Amino acid sequence: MREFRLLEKKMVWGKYLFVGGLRNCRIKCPVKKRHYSFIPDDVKTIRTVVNPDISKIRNIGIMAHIDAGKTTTTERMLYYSGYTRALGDVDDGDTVTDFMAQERERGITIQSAAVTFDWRSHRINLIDTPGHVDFTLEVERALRVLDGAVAVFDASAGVEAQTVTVWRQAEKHHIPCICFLNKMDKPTANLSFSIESIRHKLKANPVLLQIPVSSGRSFTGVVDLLTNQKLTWGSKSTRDDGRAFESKALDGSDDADLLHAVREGRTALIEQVADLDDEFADLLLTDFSDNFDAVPSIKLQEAVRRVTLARKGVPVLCGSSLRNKGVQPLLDAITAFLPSPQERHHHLVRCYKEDLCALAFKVVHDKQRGPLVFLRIYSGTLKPQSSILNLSRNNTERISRLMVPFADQYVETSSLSAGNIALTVGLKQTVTGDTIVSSKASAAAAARRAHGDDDGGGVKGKNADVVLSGVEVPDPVFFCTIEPPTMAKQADLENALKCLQREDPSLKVRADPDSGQTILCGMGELHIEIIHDRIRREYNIDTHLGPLQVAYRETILQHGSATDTLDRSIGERRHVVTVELTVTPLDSQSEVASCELTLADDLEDKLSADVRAAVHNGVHSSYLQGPLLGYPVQGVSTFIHSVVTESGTSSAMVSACVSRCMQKALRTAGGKLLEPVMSLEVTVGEEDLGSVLGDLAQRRGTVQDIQSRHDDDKVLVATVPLAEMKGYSTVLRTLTSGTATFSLELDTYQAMSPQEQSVLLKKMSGVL
Ligand SMILES: Nc1nc2c(ncn2[C@@H]2O[C@H](COP(=O)(O)OP(=O)(O)OP(=O)(O)O)[C@@H](O)[C@H]2O)c(=O)[nH]1
Repeated sequence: MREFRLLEKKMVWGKYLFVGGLRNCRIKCPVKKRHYSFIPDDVKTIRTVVNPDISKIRNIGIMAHIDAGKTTTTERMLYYSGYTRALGDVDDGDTVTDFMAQERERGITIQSAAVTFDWRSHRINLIDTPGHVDFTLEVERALRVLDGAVAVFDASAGVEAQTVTVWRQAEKHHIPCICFLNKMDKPTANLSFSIESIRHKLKANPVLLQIPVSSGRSFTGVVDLLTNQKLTWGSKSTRDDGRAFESKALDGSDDADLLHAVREGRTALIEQVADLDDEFADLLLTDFSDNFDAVPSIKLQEAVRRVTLARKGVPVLCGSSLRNKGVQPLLDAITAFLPSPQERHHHLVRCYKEDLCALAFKVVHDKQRGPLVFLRIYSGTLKPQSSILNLSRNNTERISRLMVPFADQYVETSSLSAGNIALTVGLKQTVTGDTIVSSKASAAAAARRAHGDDDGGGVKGKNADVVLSGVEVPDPVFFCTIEPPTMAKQADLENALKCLQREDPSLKVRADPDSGQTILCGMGELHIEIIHDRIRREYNIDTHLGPLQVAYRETILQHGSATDTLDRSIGERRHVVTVELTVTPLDSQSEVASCELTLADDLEDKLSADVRAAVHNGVHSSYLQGPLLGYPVQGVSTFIHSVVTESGTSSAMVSACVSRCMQKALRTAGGKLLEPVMSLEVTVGEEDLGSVLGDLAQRRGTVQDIQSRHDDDKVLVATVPLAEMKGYSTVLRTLTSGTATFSLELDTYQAMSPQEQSVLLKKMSGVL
């Protein structure tokens, strides 16, 4: 075994300050309830990190609706695999993966945390992702580099709104999933309701692998339908850590109802898997036609694995993480059914063969070490003290240190190979979504292979063909001004925002062209609140935020044409350019979210590349600021009829003239404001439904559906303009005494009525 040294002599783990290395260290400032006097030798966190065989690696994500129990489940996994000594609790604010101060205070996950641990000779790289919709990009970034996922559900609620969103994201990346029905200890937990909601709301094919033993408070374990083993956890007490459990074959002494449910469940499982997997169906018909039930469990397990990998079905397991029941079988299922990196087919990655190819999927700014970049290694090997080529930016950088992430602790290593998640120090230019390779030569070789020319001949391919696709960043919906306490702090604030932006691509910062103020744009109220708080705590700047404003969009009502000439002398040089163009509204639904640009046929040949680029620049800069209120423009197609320049005219002047002409044309075409409309889902008790509906009516909400849940709660589905939703969480809490929950997600941008638009325009111009 290789020796790995700790990165720092003095480490901060959450709010604990370890002095003198992690072995035999003293805690100087303990907070909350976990009272360690030392980190014991048997805790594996810091022991050894070795490169496991790629077939034994599982890169998985844990995803779900807020509060389903992802963090609690992750904590149990770390504990049972021996990587932590005490069970963390989100309600006590001492979990490993929620290590940011704000996460611990609020009991929610904000950033995805990567942890690495071993389970039964497998290496599991696990990412705990946030459930709140404001942090959806964190989920997207994580899913981009994962091979499999565990979707955690509250078994009393079934599929909730945000689960649908993250499930869609996982589908987009073709990620095989396992479902874990958590909270089986709740009196309202309901297995069949949850299974049905997976089938209907996620349009997935649930493959139930376990039958719970009792329900609600008397839930004690599960029967594994693959093996007919009954797994029970001894005590109902929360103090029982669940490490030990009993596993025994079902026999006649077991409860008759349970035996019946298991018999039916196993037969249904065998039939379902045979329907989904031809190989298994052939085996049944040839060797077990007399008695399907005699099929060996290993054959059934292999078939379930094939079904999972082909994404024809999703294994469903159940348990109660908080009561320490059912987590070990979930870990077994992760290793048994989810794919190793080799089983995921990345065509592009095959072109790199043994050469390094990795994707940067997350950047964390560390005050001492600078940017820490998380990489998923797809091929080749990464070593510290080595140069790499950032293919997306075409620049060379140096990795000084290489580490394995364990939440906010990092263990240094001398190499990491394909399939692993690595953390690097030293990459200063790399941002989320960049492709990292070893050299220009290896990129060229991969490009040749991508084009089917593997004979070492000339480079036919372009780098673009061998760059991994990055992460799509959604447009922010809220913005506000941010001001430092004094002008002397402006530079510090700019630096803080630059660092935070590198970490979080969904945070946008811009300067207001009129007032010069700094504008912060984010995905929701909570997102902006967290950023504000981080600037205060991590950068020591007490900023002032202006009122939260909604990010509207602009479009046009009809087509409009304009011609413009710019004639300007700068020094000795005269710049003359004349532009003629037309803007037209796009009407096809699929196109309205974007803008288009077309040049007249003859212009494509007539104009130089520089002038063409300047025209594009001018048009796109006008799309960024519409003529009505300066919001981005969408749903517009621009046609450039002519661009005539005199010799000596600079590209900047061409851009300026195009931009001015665009503004004229957009004004002629008549502007229309579009407002973000959110889809809202509120889960509320029947007694409070009336007041929630009444409040929604005042917010211009449109109720689309009211569904009844098995536990008598109602799920209200509505659309409502974002502008009406500021402070909604507080109002809902008051209306329902804190019992209702809601989720809000951008649905579409909708045209405002002429009356609403005129009120908004007056408000913005200070008339109202
Ligand atoms: N009854 C019950 N409660 C649970 C169970 N698992 C988690 N909880 C509780 O549910 C709440 C949310 O748990 P978390 O683990 O933070 O859920 P999460 O999905 O990570 O939440 P976010 O990160 O905020 O999305 C906490 O109060 C937990 O104690 C369970 O098995 N049974």
